[in-house]
Amino acid sequence: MTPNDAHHAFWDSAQLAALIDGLVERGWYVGERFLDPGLCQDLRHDLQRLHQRQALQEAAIGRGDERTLRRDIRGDAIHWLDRESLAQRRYLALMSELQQQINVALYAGLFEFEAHFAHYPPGAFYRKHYDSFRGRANRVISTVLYLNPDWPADGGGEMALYDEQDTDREVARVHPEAGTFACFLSDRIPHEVLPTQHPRVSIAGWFRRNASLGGVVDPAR
Ligand SMILES: O=C(O)CCC(=O)C(=O)O
Ligand SMILES: [Fe+2]
Repeated sequence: MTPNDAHHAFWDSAQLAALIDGLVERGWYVGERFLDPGLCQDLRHDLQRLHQRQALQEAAIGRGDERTLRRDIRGDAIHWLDRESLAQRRYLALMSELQQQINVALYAGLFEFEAHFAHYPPGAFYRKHYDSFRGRANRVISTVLYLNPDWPADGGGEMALYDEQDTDREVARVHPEAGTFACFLSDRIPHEVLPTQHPRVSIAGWFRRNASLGGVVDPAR
């Protein structure tokens, strides 16, 4: 990280307090205008370049030997952030700062952040799911940053969040407008992406805890 990158790793303390409270009280948080519009625009351009270079891959579900493509469950195409651009490095620096703040406030023991760009073409969705399973929860907190400026009210593509206990009860519907940031407990909050009318771009990310399986450190992704 260059000193210039570090300079941007700074969160507003009121925003941060609201995020921590949301995670503690309900298991989720959504903030509009959470990230700088210039950074969101740079990240969106990064994603557009990747799309033009055909560097996005159709997203699979499951891990290891169980990975499969299931368009009937999940229709996005992804590219893992690799620090290739200044915008990516800035975003990862911000998330690293957020990780430290969450660890200080919640003793969460988060040690790593992984994230991918996601592009949902028109008609795509992601059926209701959890991002990790209890007991094997190396993904602890899920994050989504939306990158779509001026998303139309009838554009679809919202993320629906459901109650931790009453998993049929929708508790939030998140409009994928640029700058909106959502986070939630990966093994507690069911969520889905409703069918989108327009190309929909975002960065999905996960703060992870180390989970060793049979003495082998569980690999990322
Ligand atoms: O893009 C979103 O709103 C959520 C994506 C998601 O649930 C995931 O990638 O696991
Ligand atoms: Fe998810």
